[in-house]
Amino acid sequence: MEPFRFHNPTTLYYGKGQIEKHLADEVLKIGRRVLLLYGGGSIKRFGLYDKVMNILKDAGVTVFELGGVEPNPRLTTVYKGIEMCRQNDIDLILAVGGGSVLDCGKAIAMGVKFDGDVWDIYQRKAQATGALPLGTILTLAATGSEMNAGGVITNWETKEKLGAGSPYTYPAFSFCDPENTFTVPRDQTVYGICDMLAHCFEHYFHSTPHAPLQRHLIEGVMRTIVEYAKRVVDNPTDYDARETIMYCSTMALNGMISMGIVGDWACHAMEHEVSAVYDIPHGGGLAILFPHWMDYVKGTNPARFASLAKNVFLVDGTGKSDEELADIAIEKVREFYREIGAPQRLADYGIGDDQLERMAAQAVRFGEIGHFRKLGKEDVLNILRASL
Ligand SMILES: NC(=O)c1ccc[n+]([C@@H]2O[C@H](COP(=O)([O-])OP(=O)(O)OC[C@H]3O[C@@H](n4cnc5c(N)ncnc54)[C@H](O)[C@@H]3O)[C@@H](O)[C@H]2O)c1
Repeated sequence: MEPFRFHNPTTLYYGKGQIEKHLADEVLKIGRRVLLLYGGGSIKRFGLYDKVMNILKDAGVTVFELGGVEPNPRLTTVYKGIEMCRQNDIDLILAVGGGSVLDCGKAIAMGVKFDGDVWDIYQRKAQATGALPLGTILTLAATGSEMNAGGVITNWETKEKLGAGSPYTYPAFSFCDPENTFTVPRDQTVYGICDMLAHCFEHYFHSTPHAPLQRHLIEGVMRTIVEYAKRVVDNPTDYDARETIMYCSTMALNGMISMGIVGDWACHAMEHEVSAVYDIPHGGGLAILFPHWMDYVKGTNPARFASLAKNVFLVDGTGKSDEELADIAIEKVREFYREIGAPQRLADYGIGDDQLERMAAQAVRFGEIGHFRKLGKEDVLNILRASL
């Protein structure tokens, strides 16, 4: 294991009825002037908006609203939010939505306390100097943003999609009620599953020696995702399935399964370049890239892939070499994506080869990517070409 320090300050509320019981108290601990942040309005259609507004009004909270946060949230919306917070002396940002709304909240929170352009933090030219408190109500199981400090913002003008985080951007509290995910459309449910599985893959493919518990924990989360994915895709109002999948998504990226290891993260870096140019759903991009990345790097440590085959996809490894099991594991991953209806190729989104060079160059602009296997520009190009 690598030496590590672990601190996750987010207070997490899971399950039915928690918003009604605890939201007002959590908000009032922080302040009375709230910026309510949300996306395209699904929270209005399924009643969550009214529920939250009533709780806040009854608690005597003054609410300012910023709706319309885009999927793959844009820097322009972040700027708008920063301005609103400053003008209205906001105490707390309450982000209600999927990962995009939560990430936008984190960027606004950092921006308000930063004396300069918040984009500099995403471009790694500066570090966050503080953040407004953020609370979240999650409506889509995917990113783990409800219990981590990271966030991803797109600068649509420069076609850049960059992630950043800081110790200041952990949500102060997050509410995860699986019923709030019942209305997530089938395709978004699938993308969410692809995203949480991708987070597990990013941790799982590390090169830190001797981390047996981490391997077992990550395999446990992956096994559960594989077991419940089809059920939740086919039965969107199956409470137990939604709850299990939601818990998997939180656990996949809240730091609990990845202490003391350094994950790979090359596929995320490549996907960000694809969605920065083509604005495709993050989870869809990951489902396309991962099997091709796996094919490309499997020789680095076939035993890890063999373990994936045996412990996640329950393949009987008797008499098979690690190399054979690695190929079986990758085929199982492909089969899983096919079964839940995830995209298979970049062409599924109408993406051709004309921007590959640019995307590959951008992916490595801060240096080589990946820790399981380091990738340079040519490697990225090879993987992107294979994914067409
Ligand atoms: N912060 C992190 O740790 C982290 C990790 C991975 C990805 N990301 C980023 O998060 C973003 C993706 O977030 P996401 O996958 O949660 O999706 P999202 O927030 O972009 O939402 C996708 C779509 O689902 C809709 N939606 C959300 N909840 C709904 C509901 N209950 N009913 C009906 N529709 C609903 C949204 O309006 C939107 O149209 C990307 O920008 C990605 O890069 C962040």
